Amino acid sequence: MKNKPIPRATAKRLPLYYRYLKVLFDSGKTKISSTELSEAVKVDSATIRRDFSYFGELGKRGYGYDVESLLDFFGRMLTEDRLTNVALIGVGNLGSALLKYGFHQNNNIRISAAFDVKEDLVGRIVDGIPVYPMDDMAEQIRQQQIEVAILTIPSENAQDVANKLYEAGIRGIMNFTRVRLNTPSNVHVQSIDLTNELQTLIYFLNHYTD
Ligand SMILES: NC(=O)c1ccc[n+]([C@@H]2O[C@H](COP(=O)([O-])OP(=O)(O)OC[C@H]3O[C@@H](n4cnc5c(N)ncnc54)[C@H](O)[C@@H]3O)[C@@H](O)[C@H]2O)c1
Repeated sequence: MKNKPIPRATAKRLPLYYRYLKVLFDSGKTKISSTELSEAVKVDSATIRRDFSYFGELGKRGYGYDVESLLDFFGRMLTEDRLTNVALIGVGNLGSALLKYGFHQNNNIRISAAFDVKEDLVGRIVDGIPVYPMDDMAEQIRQQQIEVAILTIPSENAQDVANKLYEAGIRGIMNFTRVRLNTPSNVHVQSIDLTNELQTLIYFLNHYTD
């Protein structure tokens, strides 16, 4: 069972499970049932049980799933062992904060190049990361074999830049803009909305703390 390849649809749900398990773990919860998880992540419990059945021993049900073991397992599956270079587009308020964050300290992920239209930013090194002009984006992405980009530019330019990212070979976009991006089916878009995240947190406070 453990060595069976995980279906694509299950793999896509892993980050979702991972995020909620992390919140549960941080709030001190040690076990969770598929029904409880189902309510929180809005995936039906039969699907959750089927997904978890791919994870061998970890997926045993009956007494509830062990939160810490699942979290550890999913974390390892999601980051794997290789280093992933990421591009960041838009070194403004949010983009600068992400450059400072330094993902590589926790994961095998690092932002290796940043891009912006502002002349006073281009050519500078911000928190150890070079900022290139947009005209160099495609070339840098190819040279550095970057497949993932973080989009932190104003919404009105998002689709245009997403098209250029796709043409340069980007396969995954973490989209912080409010735009629902149109991309070909082989480009995965993960949209992040901090308001949603806060609402999720509040949901957990109301349901899982005594
Ligand atoms: N999803 C969320 O939770 C969340 C939270 C905060 C901000 N945002 C969004 O993130 C984006 C950035 O917000 P901000 O506060 O950092 O804005 P900002 O104005 O501080 O920064 C935007 C940066 O993008 C650059 N830029 C503009 N057009 C560009 C283009 N075509 N190509 C490359 N760079 C370009 C600008 O020069 C600037 O440096 C906005 O779309 C905002 O709505 C989302």
